[in-house]
Amino acid sequence: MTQTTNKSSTKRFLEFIKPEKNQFYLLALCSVISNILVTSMPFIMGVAIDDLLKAIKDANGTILTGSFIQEIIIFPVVILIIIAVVSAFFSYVQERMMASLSEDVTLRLRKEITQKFKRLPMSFFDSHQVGDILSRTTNDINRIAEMLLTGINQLFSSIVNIIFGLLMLLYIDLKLTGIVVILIVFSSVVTTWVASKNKKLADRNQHELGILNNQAEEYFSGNLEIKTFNQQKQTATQIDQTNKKHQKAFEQSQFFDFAIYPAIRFLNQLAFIVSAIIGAGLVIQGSLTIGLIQAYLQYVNQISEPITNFSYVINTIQSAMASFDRVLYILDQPEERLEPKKPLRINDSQGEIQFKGVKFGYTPDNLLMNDVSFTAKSHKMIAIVGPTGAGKTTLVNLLMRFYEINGGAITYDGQDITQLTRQDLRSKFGMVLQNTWLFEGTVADNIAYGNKQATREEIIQAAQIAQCDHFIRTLPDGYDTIISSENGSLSQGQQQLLTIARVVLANPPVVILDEATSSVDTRTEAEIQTAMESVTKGRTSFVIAHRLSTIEKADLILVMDAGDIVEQGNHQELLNKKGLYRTLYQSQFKDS
Ligand SMILES: Nc1ncnc2c1ncn2[C@@H]1O[C@H](COP(=O)(O)OP(=O)(O)OP(=O)(O)O)[C@@H](O)[C@H]1O
Repeated sequence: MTQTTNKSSTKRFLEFIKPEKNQFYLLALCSVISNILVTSMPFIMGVAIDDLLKAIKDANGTILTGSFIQEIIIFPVVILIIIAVVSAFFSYVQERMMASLSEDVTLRLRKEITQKFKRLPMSFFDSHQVGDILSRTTNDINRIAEMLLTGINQLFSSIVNIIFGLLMLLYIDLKLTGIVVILIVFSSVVTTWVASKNKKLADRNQHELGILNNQAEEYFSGNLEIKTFNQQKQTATQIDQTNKKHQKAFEQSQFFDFAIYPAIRFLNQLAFIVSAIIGAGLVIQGSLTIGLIQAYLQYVNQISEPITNFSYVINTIQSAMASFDRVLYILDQPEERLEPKKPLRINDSQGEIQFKGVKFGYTPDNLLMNDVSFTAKSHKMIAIVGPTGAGKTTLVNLLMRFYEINGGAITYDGQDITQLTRQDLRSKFGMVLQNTWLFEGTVADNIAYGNKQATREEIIQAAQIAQCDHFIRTLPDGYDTIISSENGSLSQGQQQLLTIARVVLANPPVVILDEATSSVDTRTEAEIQTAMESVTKGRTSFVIAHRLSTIEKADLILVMDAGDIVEQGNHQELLNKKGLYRTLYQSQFKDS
């Protein structure tokens, strides 16, 4: 999928976190203070050691008194304790702030995405897979949160540690630091290279393992077919080949883990070892004190770890930026046309609908409907018929304004539907499709989805009209039974009856029904039929019809083909025309 972001994602991310700018500055300040304090500790300790050694030397063989030693040691120890406490405090503040900052930013991002979903057109949901959208809204946002929580903290701390550690190294010994820096940079370059190579090998190992698992599962579940077609030998050979590939990938990956990594660990210690050896020489020569060389060695450790980890931190940030990019992809999608500034309201709804020369295509350059016109009079039943792919569902989608038309107009009670808000327009419709949607909740809540204020009596009444009261009463908790995807206790027909009850309760002026084609038992089918008849009474109804009885009853039949309405009229008129309807009637409906 192509990304639509124009500016670099890092730039957009910095713009996005602008509201938290001051917190970031404060955070950086805390990091600087805490790390400067930590950096000063080895030096103070070094000076204290040197002072103690000097005192021992000055004493020239005489025994030092306890109080004298205390005087030399106590001051630096107290200072060190204070520094440790203050630094821990700042570090704590830094962590706490980062945690709340990470929550604030991700919460804002989640809210923006939620709002965006409300404004996205139907075509977006048609052209994107649920799994992909879910992954962008969960995994990717989590990765950004993770980066904010640890990555940024590590980045701040690494930079401050490296700068101040390096300054101290340079201050203690300029020349030795030159060698140390070269060694650290060399070892971190090698480590980064090895890490990326190792990741590739680990990925390959994972990939081969995935193939092996898939094959094993496939062959296991297809055991019967494999035996039937006498393919055992070939199957075993294939598994063997995949196994060998996996073994090779595994060996290479393990070799890196067990053979190369110890060498890398040694390389990372090289700067420390070299500075210890050279430092010892300098101490013997007298150009460096013991206290300072121990401080020096601590600084070498202090900077080599963040340098080695730097590529990891940068990786975390880069991968979070890639995630942010994937989230931006959603945020940058074109939105539904804006609602009218002063929307019209239809109070006394009649439910009369007109299509006037409607043109429509799911993509503007490929029109499906070229010129669709018809009038659905108030309280009349309109049957939509046509072969598969003729555009019946599309017509319904346009009625509800799930898509914008490319020409012509659709009116509701004489008003162009684009002059109403989508919410107002959709409140005039009730829909019963074949693919029912029930949510996890009680049966009563599911029925009351379109009318949350409904009383229990009203819910029961709607269920009675929709022919589902009797089976609801046989459920373990009646109307309070929780419907969940796991219990799967409701048959497809029962689910459809529930959605009819939902429409009855919502009491809209227009209903859209998709007659069942799926196989439900005869009794349920009869119940659905009765329920559908009740729900169409006193309302304008559009029925995607599959039964002759419905079609014959309809006041207007719209015969669709290749997106357009090719014939319209009532049953008898259309039969007389001897066109597509008659052909459909003879081939499909007659037997139903
Ligand atoms: N969301 C969509 N995006 C792009 N094309 C679509 C979309 N939905 C339907 N189409 C196409 O539009 C045409 C009409 O489809 P539609 O679903 O309206 O037909 P239908 O008469 O309801 O078919 P069926 O009886 O099989 O349900 C078909 O060619 C279909 O491939």
